[in-house]
Amino acid sequence: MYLHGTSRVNEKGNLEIGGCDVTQLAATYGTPLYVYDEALIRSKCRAYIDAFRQSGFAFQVAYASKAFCTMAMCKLVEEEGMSLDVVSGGELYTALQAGFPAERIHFHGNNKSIEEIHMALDAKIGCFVVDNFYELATLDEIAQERDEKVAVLLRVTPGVEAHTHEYISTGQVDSKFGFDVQNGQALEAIKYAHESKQLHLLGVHSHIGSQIFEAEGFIVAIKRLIELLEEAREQHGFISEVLNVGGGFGIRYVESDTPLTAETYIKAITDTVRDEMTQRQLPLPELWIEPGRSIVGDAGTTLYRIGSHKHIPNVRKYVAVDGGMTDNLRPALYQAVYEAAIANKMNAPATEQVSIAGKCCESGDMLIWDVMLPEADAGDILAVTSTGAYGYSMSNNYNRIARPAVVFVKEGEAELVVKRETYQDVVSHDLLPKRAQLQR
Ligand SMILES: Cc1ncc(COP(=O)(O)O)c(C=O)c1O
Ligand SMILES: N[C@@H](CCCC[NH3+])C(=O)O
Repeated sequence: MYLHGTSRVNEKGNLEIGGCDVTQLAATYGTPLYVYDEALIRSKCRAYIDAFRQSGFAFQVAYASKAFCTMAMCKLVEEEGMSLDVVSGGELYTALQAGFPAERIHFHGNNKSIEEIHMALDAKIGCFVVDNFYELATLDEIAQERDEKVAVLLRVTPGVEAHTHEYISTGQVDSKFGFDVQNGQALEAIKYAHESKQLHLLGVHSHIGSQIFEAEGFIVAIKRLIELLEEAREQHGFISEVLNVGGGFGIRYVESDTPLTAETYIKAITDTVRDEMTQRQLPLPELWIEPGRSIVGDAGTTLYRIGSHKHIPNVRKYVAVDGGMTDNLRPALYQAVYEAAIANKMNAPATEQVSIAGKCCESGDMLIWDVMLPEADAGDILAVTSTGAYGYSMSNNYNRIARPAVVFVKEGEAELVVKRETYQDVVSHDLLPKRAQLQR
């Protein structure tokens, strides 16, 4: 198993993260438990910021809060001097409750409600990333009603899709997000926003995918965005102040993954923007990015307690843990792969191949297929690494399983940042029918 950040094996042969023995964390806070290596999160934030500083560009690094959105995380992002991308009233509310500076919040989403738009305007957020013509007209109208000028970016789809080890440059883009560049809708939206008295069009945004291991997709997308900006200047006199190239930078889930460094991505992005803008005699914009997974993904480890097992001779051995698709939906949703170790037997040789099952009533509730581990006993603590992104944030109460707690660990100290849900929390929104209440 790859050990990230401050993770190490201590003298007792136990896994330690942030100077904390994880078997102690499991005993104190219970399992399943999300453990975040705070120093690693901060170093990821700083790597992007340092890379931009070296480039000479004005910039904003906006953490995509969808990857892991809690008040403690918003606070950390604020302390690191970053901006924040939210996609819903709930994420916005979390950020505001954490005291995150509203002017550094960017509001995304393909179907923002009228209530969410008012909520964001009341809070005086930095900008909206407008996704479609309906939203453009709605925002224009609401801004007029409120007699306000609203800063916007336009999300455009440049016809580039990238995932892990490949990128595809697609002719026609079939996506629910954004204004299409190739069919002219992006230019039409620029004209609308630029000419609107109520909107202040800052620039354009694109996001080409997630868990990307190559810079090439970003380079192709940026070239297309800049061609669009050249047309926008020629046809509508629009000059972009901001270029937002989204998130999607890949991380290591398993030992064989080979993500690029933040420096490599940012250098490719800044070099391309500089070259393309200069060639076209366009002024250099402020550059924004929106990393989510690459800020928190490999800083998160989930601890489970091992319970039952089932051995089917000549087929496989299932080892079950006290969580599963309720705390990590990614294997079931995307066939995502993870590594694991028995945290209290880190020095024991891995002698058996097992598959890790969750506890939900669902055959697809498998966390890992075919992993080599030391012999597992009931009560052992299983640590699954790189679960920091889209784990807690996509957790759910299937089978009325309560969501786990979250702790941040640093320099031997652990801090509870999300309490474990109780069964009472799980039923807290249920209402018994009136007749049942009368019978009580
Ligand atoms: C618009 C936008 N920005 C940023 C992100 C964050 O992506 P990632 O977590 O892959 O960095 C996403 C999610 O893919 C997104 O849709
Ligand atoms: N939730 C996805 C990524 C979605 C990115 C959001 N645009 C994942 O776990 O990989």
